[in-house]
Amino acid sequence: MACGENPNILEYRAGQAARAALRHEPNEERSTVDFLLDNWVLVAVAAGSGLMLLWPVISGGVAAGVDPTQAVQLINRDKAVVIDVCTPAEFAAGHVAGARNVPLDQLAERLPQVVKDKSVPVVLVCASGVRSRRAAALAKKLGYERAVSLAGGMAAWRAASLPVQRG
Ligand SMILES: O=S(=O)([O-])[S-]
Repeated sequence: MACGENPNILEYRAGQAARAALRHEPNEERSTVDFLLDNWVLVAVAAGSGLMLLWPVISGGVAAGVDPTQAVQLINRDKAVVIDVCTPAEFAAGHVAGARNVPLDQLAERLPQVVKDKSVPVVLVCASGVRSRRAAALAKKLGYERAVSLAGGMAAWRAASLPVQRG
């Protein structure tokens, strides 16, 4: 640190901080910016974590999930169509009564054939809610604005003691 007769502002501030540290005084000049610069790794990790948590909301890529009670309301009140995106074998083992089976890998191609009116609410269902979230996001991209995923899938549906149809 050069301390000539005319130190520049950085040298002046550095000198102030050093003198404050030697005197064990709180450094009045240390600002939030200094803290952020000194701890940039922590700040980056915190910002990254926050962004990852908010990403689904920011990107709009993940459709909202509904619980079984909300799904029943959509089905009964708003005449929602239930699309089960499981494999045919999973579907045969048990599905929401009245659901149509469109496996996830066929959804983009078949959903417009199965649900022609894109304004109708569509409840997407799978075994435990992972595929149905992806399916709901895809359905939204296809123009089904009211597509939702059944959070927790058939597991949540069964846990709520709601009727399961086989075959
Ligand atoms: O059905 S699942 O994709 O949630 S395992």
